[in-house]
Amino acid sequence: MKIACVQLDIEFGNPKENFKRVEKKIREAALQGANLIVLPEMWNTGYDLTRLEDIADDKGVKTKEFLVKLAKELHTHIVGGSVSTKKKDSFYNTMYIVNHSGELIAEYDKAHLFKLMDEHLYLKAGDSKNIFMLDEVTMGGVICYDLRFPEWFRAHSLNGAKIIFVPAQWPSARIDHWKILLQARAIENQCYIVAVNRVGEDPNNQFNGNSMVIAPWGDIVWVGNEEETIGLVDIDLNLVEEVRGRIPVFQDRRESLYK
Ligand SMILES: NC(=O)CCC(=O)C(=O)O
Repeated sequence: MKIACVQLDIEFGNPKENFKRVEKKIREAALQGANLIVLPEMWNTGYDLTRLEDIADDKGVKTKEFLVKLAKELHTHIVGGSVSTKKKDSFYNTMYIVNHSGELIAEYDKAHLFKLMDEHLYLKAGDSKNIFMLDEVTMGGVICYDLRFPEWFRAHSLNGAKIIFVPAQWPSARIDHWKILLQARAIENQCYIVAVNRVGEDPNNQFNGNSMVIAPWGDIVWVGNEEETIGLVDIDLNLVEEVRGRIPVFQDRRESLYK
């Protein structure tokens, strides 16, 4: 499986420009041979939360149409990072996953809202896990701050996820936490972690990329620099079973002790 991590800059509060930029990158990644493309968090609007009424994607219609069209045309799966959406009367931070036939196969609303970036003031949290299948492999997807909740990752790996995607807008100020937590989540869940962060800045934060692909033993397979880049990574899913066989953490768990 050839995965492309699209690390890019996002224009604050400008969906029109961001759709253009993301389309260009998706086309580039597909040309380079990717069969699964991963985008960062909130790529349509950035964290322009005070203007969500005007700029969030109503029921995600525009994003879904966009991802479906490109996935089908380029015959590539897309883990669509996340976008700001409006559903009923609330706003969400929503991830869409579309397979290479252009079918929308999963939708996830960020479960843990990040107070330091005011998400709790503007967004509603989701209540469901995000487990899906691509090429007959079970995968999971969470969003940015969800990374700080090991229970949430465990819930996904216990449901069979062999790869967990983490789109993000994780500021440079805490980039050490990002790197360490991603590696820890891969080691403890003995799965691949594919994490895509943005670069650039918004009025409140700077972002320095460092997107990462981490193998089930904790090895860093790829790390992005601090510029826009597309990381193309071939992953070997046999490693998941190999590592789980070497140290049988999932067999050795004692669920009854953890309540
Ligand atoms: N967009 C986010 O959820 C950011 C999370 C973050 O920066 C953190 O430190 O956690």
